[in-house]
Amino acid sequence: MSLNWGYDSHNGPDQWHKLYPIANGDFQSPIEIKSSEAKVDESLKSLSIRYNAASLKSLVNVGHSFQVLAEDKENPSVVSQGPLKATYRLNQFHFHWGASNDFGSEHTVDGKGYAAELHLVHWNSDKYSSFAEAAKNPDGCAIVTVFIKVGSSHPGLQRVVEALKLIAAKGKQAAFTNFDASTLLPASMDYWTYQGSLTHPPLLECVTWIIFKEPISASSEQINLFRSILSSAEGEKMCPILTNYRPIQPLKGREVKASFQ
Ligand SMILES: COc1ccc(C[C@H]2SC(=S)NC2=O)c(OC)c1
Ligand SMILES: [Zn+2]
Repeated sequence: MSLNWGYDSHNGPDQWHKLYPIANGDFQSPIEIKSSEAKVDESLKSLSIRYNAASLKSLVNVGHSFQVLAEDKENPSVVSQGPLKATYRLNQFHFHWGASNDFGSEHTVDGKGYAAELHLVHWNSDKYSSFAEAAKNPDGCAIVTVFIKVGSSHPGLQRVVEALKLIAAKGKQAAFTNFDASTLLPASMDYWTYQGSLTHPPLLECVTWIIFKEPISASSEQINLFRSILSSAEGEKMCPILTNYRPIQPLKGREVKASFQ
């Protein structure tokens, strides 16, 4: 497999270990959450999420997904409290999905997969000088995760999926501002948390995962628009990104904590 990893049989999750041996590490993500085995931790604080619509700047097709990028200079968007011992700055958010609505999330709950999964990626700006530096450390990053089920159309998500036509081809970027990412969060702040990794190369084991129990709903049309972006660049044979989720990985003795009874 060359460096251009992906989600096809020749360069997908089963091949990643050849170039990224950490793929078989002890703190890999995603995992299956077994709700009955999660340890209720009364000491877990509620999460503090303060997102600023001015932080988000652009939308980019990275070839295996699309990302909404934040500019983390003045008045950043941040998450703190909960299981975190520092303030973590929003760097970007993105989604994972599958070819059909029956699966596509990365984490599963009691054997159930959702149609898609939102990852809000943050880095520990109290302790580290940059995102890349933070990603080399176990307490470097925090990914706030929201499951997406098929149902009624999501008003907040509509702005994101409508902008995808501007970045159809790999490498395309478009302005995307004044978007309040907190509109993508569920009503309940109940969450699970565990220590893990990025879910694609470089698969660094630098993530405190914070996974909301309550999913948000999106229409099948909205989720289908995820599948309209291409892994091919302009002028190449069009190749839609139909799937970009990694299968669940071994728990290897890790504990999943719950902030709720
Ligand atoms: C070099 O370190 C990196 C590289 C990429 C990301 C973003 C990944 S994480 C995920 S899941 N999907 C993404 O887009 C990092 O996030 C902490 C850290
Ligand atoms: Zn992700």
